[in-house]
Amino acid sequence: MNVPIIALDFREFDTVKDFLGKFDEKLFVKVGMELYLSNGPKVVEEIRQMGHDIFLDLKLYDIPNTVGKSMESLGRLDIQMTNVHAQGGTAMMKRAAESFKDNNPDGRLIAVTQLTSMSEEMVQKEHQTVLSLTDSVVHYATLAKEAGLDGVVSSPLESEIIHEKLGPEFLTVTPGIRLPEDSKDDQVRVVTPVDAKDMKSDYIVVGRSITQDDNPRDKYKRIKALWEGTAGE
Ligand SMILES: O=C(O)c1cc(=O)[nH]c(=O)n1[C@@H]1O[C@H](COP(=O)(O)O)[C@@H](O)[C@H]1O
Repeated sequence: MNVPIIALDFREFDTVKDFLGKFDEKLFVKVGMELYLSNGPKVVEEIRQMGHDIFLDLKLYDIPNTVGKSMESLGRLDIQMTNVHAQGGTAMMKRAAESFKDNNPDGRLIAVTQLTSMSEEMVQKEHQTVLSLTDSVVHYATLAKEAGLDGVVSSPLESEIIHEKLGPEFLTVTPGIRLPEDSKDDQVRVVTPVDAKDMKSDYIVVGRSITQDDNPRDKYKRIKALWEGTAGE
């Protein structure tokens, strides 16, 4: 079972060091725009030296040439996973996959479908689509698979249908995870770790529910046990 991915949405590397110092196990962490843009690639090297796996979440979205060239650079970093926006289109995703895999054959490249901060109404109105949110997610997931990517970012709410249509090996990496007592913050499609497991997500991504807790390690362990189905054993 894949461990929960912790979103390190901090600006300062010192804060990251303090946070990671509370854990004594190997973690899978997500380095996002806030941390990477403030600290550069050295943040990746330092976290790798601490022994943790990294999902570098920069959500690239540009013309194929620009994304392809950028993915060559990301492919040279020692990371386990990275992403693009599926809305950049098939040609962009193909170039991204070729460039990333040439440099990092074992790394996973996934595509964001519809952000978990978007509702059905927001997607239909703002993207001017007649598709339901689920159909839209499945549409972008299909393009991502055809372009040679390893999976997608979606809500757990769409994990089951993605696996049904695109197979069990095609990864669903799912943020928007909250315990019932947590604040939803800016997330709209919110799911608990237990429901995410039932919905067949491959990975859950958890940020503020852990990072803003008074005792992040205990919260991580609780979420991990709920996700793995071992809570209460
Ligand atoms: O690509 C992502 O990781 C992502 C996609 C998405 O649709 N929704 C989403 O929340 N994320 C990221 O997942 C993390 C969720 O953080 P929390 O809402 O604090 O748990 C953030 O770092 C987001 O950038």
